[in-house]
Amino acid sequence: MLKRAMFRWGQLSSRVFAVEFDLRAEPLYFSLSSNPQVLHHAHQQLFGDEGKLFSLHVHCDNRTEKARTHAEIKHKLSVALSRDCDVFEASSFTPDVKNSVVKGFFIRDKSTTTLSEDMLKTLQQSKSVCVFSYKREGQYCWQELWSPVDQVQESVRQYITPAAAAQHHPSTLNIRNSDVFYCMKEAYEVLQECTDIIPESKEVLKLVDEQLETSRGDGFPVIVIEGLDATGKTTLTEALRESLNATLLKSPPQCLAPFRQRFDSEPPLIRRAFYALGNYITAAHIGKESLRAPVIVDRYWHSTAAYAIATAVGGRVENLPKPGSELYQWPEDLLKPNLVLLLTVSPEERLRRLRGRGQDKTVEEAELEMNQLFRLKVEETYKRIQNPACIIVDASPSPQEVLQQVQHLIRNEMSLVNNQLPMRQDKKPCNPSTHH
Ligand SMILES: Nc1ncnc2c1ncn2[C@@H]1O[C@H](COP(=O)(O)OP(=O)(O)O)[C@@H](O)[C@H]1O
Ligand SMILES: Nc1ccn([C@H]2C[C@H](O)[C@@H](COP(=O)(O)OP(=O)(O)O)O2)c(=O)n1
Repeated sequence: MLKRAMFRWGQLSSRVFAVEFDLRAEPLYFSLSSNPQVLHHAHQQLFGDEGKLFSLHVHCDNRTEKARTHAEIKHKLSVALSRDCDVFEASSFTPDVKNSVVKGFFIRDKSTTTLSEDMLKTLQQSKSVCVFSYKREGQYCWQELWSPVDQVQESVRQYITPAAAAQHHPSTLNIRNSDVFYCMKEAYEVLQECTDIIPESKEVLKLVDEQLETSRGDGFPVIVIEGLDATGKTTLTEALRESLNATLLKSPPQCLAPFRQRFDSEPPLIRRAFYALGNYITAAHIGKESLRAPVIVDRYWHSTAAYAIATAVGGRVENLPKPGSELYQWPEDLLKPNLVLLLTVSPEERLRRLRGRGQDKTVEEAELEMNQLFRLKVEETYKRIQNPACIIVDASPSPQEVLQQVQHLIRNEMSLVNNQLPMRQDKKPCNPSTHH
């Protein structure tokens, strides 16, 4: 109760609330005031006369517990309230202040039953969940802490006040160390915090510890191939392996395959930490293998960051962190490749290839197929990542033509005189073991 009260009175006054009312538009922003304020037209749409309105926020000091509670509530709301309720992602934040976001949901219940109230009653029993209700009164709307028995102690009304759009979309404020990790230690700590609830974390950490002893000196070139699913990465990387006599590696590495499904079902914080650690294991493999032969890598940090950012950022491409943002910077302690190529094909061609392959798609890929916005955000993020940035390759021609185009690019970029790749590097990538 103490925490709930603190959240209510200590934080609310300086906070802005954002509701992702229409994913193709700006979120609706509002703040709270003790004086009645006339609603704008846009806000009237959200706080319209129809139905009962609630918001709920998850706030808790333990980040893994908070992430899991949020994911659990999201699942429950989508399963139980899908028919008569609109459920929107909502957040409460201090404008442009990093890590200030408290995530939650906004619920518009148009049913004649008490379905949402019954569910909120159960959810509210958790000390980390805080529920508000909203009431219309003419041109005004106010918010108060919700109580299922309608006996709100200290029933102070806070009036909804339309607020200006924030410079940085709220979903970008908490990305660092929640969705994307910029050094190994941060991702490692997330899995350390989960060892009780996810026993597999221990095994993953052990694999990380075992791999990181390897160092990398000057070696053969390291070339990463990136792109959305079905853009032709497997086809191209296999062909490059043959033609360059190279070693082919992947991130996440094969040794993490038995754990992938488990971590894919976890909320972003844990799932993304798992993929981040996968890159460090692959980096150790690259270090070893590049002493012997050129190395081709199928997905690496660009994928980890691009999928994580595109999932974390709600709505439109415009909501992504601005180009040049520090969120697009390569982790300081992760081995850098010499070249990163991004395969791109038109959405139509990609769908044709996905269907042709006839494989089961991961949930994320199925979502991607339906969700044009998400696909655009992944691709745009790939392109914004810096140091190393990726070179875009049109992967729509035939496999043979794509291979030739890429061989040509590699030769040019790496200043090679002929097709053989034995060469020494100019750049010295950083060595993961020195930062361990
Ligand atoms: N250049 C290409 N032209 C036409 N089809 C392609 C080409 N490259 C790959 N494909 C086909 O598209 C599908 C996806 O390719 P794949 O290499 O598995 O992509 P990814 O590894 O990026 O998911 C496969 O069925 C593959 O045979
Ligand atoms: N290096 C990597 C590789 C994949 N990921 C994540 C990003 C997405 O959630 C999925 C995409 O993987 P998926 O299995 O669809 O990829 P493939 O095309 O099968 O190689 O994995 C990552 O975070 N980091």
